[in-house]
Formats: sequence, structure tokens, C-alpha cells
Amino acid sequence: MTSDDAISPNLPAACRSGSAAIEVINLIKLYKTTRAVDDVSFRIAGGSITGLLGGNGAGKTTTIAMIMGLVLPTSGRIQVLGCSMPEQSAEVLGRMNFESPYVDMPMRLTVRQNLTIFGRLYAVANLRERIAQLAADLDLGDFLDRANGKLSAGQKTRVALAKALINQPELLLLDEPTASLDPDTADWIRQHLETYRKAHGATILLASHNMLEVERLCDRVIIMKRGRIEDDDSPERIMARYNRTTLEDVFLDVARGRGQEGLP
Ligand SMILES: Nc1ncnc2c1ncn2[C@@H]1O[C@H](COP(=O)(O)OP(=O)(O)OP(=O)(O)O)[C@@H](O)[C@H]1O
Repeated sequence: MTSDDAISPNLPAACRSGSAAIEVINLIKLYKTTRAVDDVSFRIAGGSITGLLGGNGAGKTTTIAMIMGLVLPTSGRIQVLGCSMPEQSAEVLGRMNFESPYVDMPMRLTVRQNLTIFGRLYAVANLRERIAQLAADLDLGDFLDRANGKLSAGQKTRVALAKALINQPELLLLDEPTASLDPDTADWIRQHLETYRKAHGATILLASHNMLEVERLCDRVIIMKRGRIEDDDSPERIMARYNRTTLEDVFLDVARGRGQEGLP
């Protein structure tokens, strides 16, 4: 990293071009006495897929929510697509999007109405065609005119992903994108994400408890534990460091406090 790439202490009013897709520095989030995120720093290159791993309560969702501008950090700095968050969020929110199975869309509205509202919020051009395209890509046709509240968990996850892709984001933040999906649908969603990343040169940051998903999709893995970064590297190098052949075993080692073995 050159000094020019690093976040400048006096950011100019305009967002910076040529920056990392995401840069967080010394990020801290306190909820009363809970250190949900405890001095986290990382930098994510454009066009990459990074997995955020960690046990329940490790701080993944809070980190993603702060990057999205939904939760204010207690301290630290966040830069997204060259824009300082949350100060310059108005300039960058249209270029990013997020998906979480834990954030419900209005239940009484149909899938089409929901996607139309979100599409308008993002000022999507040719919205009708965009929704038709997403319905075809994500196989929503059978329930496009059904109320969101009457969908199965897996169908809701697909709709949430369609909502996340409505504005063709450069940066996609995903919180457990295949939660509640059967293995076949989950695999198909992963393929869709890979295709989307390649077609748009998009950057994806995803929190997941599915280690096979992370091994398959991610160029890089950031492992969090109790709000801190425990490890940060490619899946292959992390597995080698722990002398393991699967990320699942690495996850268990980290969760149970077993140290790294194998390579230095
Ligand atoms: N709104 C909140 N108020 C108080 N504490 C919170 C709040 N949100 C999260 N926390 C706490 O912050 C810590 C980190 O939570 P977070 O949801 O970020 O973890 P996570 O890694 O996403 O966990 P999971 O895998 O269970 O989704 C936890 O101890 C949690 O209880």
C-alpha cells in the first residue's frame, strides 16, 4: 500500500478514484459494555470475493452494517469505493447494495411491488425490464405476484438477493446469502454470484457459516473472533497454516482456541 492509497486524514469533499473497494481502519463498535467490533482493519481490492467468518457474535454483521452505513461506528474510519462512510454515503449508496435474510421486506406487498419500490429508490433505468431479468435469473417467476409474507424462507432469500442486485451494484455485501436454501438452490445462487462478479467486475464481501461456500467462492478469508480479526489470508494459505484440509476444521480450531500448526 502506498501512502497515497491510505485514507488521508483530511478527505477531500469528492470521493477518491482508484481506491480499494473497502478500507476500514481501527474500526470499533461498542454496545454498552460489549465490544462487538474491536479495532478491526482491512482493505479489500476491487473485483474480489472475501469471506467474513466467525462464530455467533463474532462481529460479522456489525462490521457489514457499519460498512453499509446502517450502524455508526464508535470510532475508526471506513472508506467505500473511495467515499468516506457515513459522511459521503449519499454519493456511494447507489453503487452498493446488501442482502441479509434477517432484514425483512414489507410482507403485504408482492415481490414485484417490493422490487419496484427498491428499484425506484435506486433510480434504476428500465425498471420493468430489470425486474423481468432478475425474475428470470433467480427463478422468481412463480411467485412474482405473491405477497412477500407468503413465501418460504428459501424463496424470500432469492427475493432478497434480487433486491440486492436491482441496481447492479459495484459492491455487494451479503450476510449469509444462502441461509435457508436447499443444497441445489444454494449451489445455483453461488454460481449466480460468481457469474455476476465476473460480468460486472463487482466486489463481494460475504459473511457465512457455510465453509464449503467460502472455500468455493472466496479469494480471501477474514476470520473474526470476539470482535477481532483472528486471521486474514487466502483459504489455501489459512488451511496450510493450521495444517488442515478444510476451512471447517480451521473454523473449529479457531473456535476452540487451538493454535496454528504447520507452516509459519
Ligand atoms: N443492537 C445491538 N445491541 C446490543 N448488542 C448487540 C447489537 N447487535 C449486536 N450486538 C452484540 O454484538 C456482538 C456481535 O454481534 P454480531 O451480530 O455482529 O455477530 P455475528 O458475527 O454477525 O454473529 P452471528 O453469526 O450470530 O450472526 C454480539 O455480542 C451481539 O450480542
